[in-house]
Amino acid sequence: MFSRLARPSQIIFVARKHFSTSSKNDSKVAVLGAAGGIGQPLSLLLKQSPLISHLSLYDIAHTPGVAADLSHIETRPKVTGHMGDEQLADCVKDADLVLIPAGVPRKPGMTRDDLFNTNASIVANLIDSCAQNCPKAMIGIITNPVNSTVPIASEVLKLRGVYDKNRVFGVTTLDVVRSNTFIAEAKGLDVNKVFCPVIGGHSGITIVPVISQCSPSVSFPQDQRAAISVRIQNAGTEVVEAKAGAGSATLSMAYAAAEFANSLLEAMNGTEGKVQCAFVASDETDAKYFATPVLLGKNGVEKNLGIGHLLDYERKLVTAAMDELKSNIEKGEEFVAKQFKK
Ligand SMILES: NC(=O)c1ccc[n+]([C@@H]2O[C@H](COP(=O)([O-])OP(=O)(O)OC[C@H]3O[C@@H](n4cnc5c(N)ncnc54)[C@H](O)[C@@H]3O)[C@@H](O)[C@H]2O)c1
Ligand SMILES: O=C(O)C[C@H](O)C(=O)O
Repeated sequence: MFSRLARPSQIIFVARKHFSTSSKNDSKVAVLGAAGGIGQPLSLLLKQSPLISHLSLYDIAHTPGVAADLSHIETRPKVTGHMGDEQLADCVKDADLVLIPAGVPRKPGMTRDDLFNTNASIVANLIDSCAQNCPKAMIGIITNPVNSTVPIASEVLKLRGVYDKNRVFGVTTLDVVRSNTFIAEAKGLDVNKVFCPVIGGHSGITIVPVISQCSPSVSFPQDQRAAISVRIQNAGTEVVEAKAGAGSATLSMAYAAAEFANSLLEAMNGTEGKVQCAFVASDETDAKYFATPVLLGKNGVEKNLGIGHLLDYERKLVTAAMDELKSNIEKGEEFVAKQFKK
């Protein structure tokens, strides 16, 4: 079914002089963790968006400098910097979209789940402020472990009585970006025309590339299909090892998050047909959250496009993912139930 989908739109880099400042697109976008390895290049990409009127940057350190630097760029969004707990509420106040790359990244030898103890409370506290100050915002969570931080965010929003399952997204776009790149390289295709859905979760074996639904259609002998699927599953680790202790993917992640944000902002502004894979609340499997392609609209997820037809090999990958995925989700839910201050 997804093989007929067009690839989600590319980020369009638009110079100030090339778009109208009277545009009715008027979104406030907040980036939480904006001074980090992902936060800075993501904020730079967002600063080039004509859909954003206010880019609001928060971190526990260095945001004034990042904001001052970006604010000199001759593009539409006004940039404000906010630093420290007492400035968080102002940062997210009435935001339309909040993107969260705050928290620690992996070092070689670590799993994403090893980040849970540090990142769980960071995400819970940031979301608590969103619940109070921008309860209707779309929320895109980048912080790992995504399989747990999305349930954490959802449980905090539920506790505060403002949960809308269509507005909370785990950003898994990087898995699709990597799939598109690796498949295009393997087949000698124009990467701009390749779209390969990735479903499941965002860690190791929970990442399930669906090469059989790639557009354009591609075929691989089974050993090559397996090799490319495993490379996509381990691509984050490939970067962590190459960076040798200096963090995980930042530049490709910033690109992916900007791609996701741009699609969502366009959909929120009425553009039809925007599709992104994202880790969302789902009835597709017996896991409460599951990444699939979703059709985006003014209110977030307009329609979950589902898993679609899978090859036996892909079905086995889904089966292999389920235990870890469900246990990651439960761990996030239990964290909020037991440890988050009500
Ligand atoms: N979803 C994905 O596909 C994906 C891809 C890459 C990285 N990540 C994850 O994104 C996260 C950030 O990665 P990074 O490379 O940017 O890390 P980083 O260490 O370079 O930056 C993180 C930033 O978060 C800030 N921060 C820490 N605690 C905070 C708090 N309480 N409030 C606000 N900001 C806070 C830090 O000051 C820092 O500036 C990691 O958890 C990483 O695993 C996810
Ligand atoms: O691998 C990581 O730890 C970061 C991120 O989840 C990625 O896929 O690059």
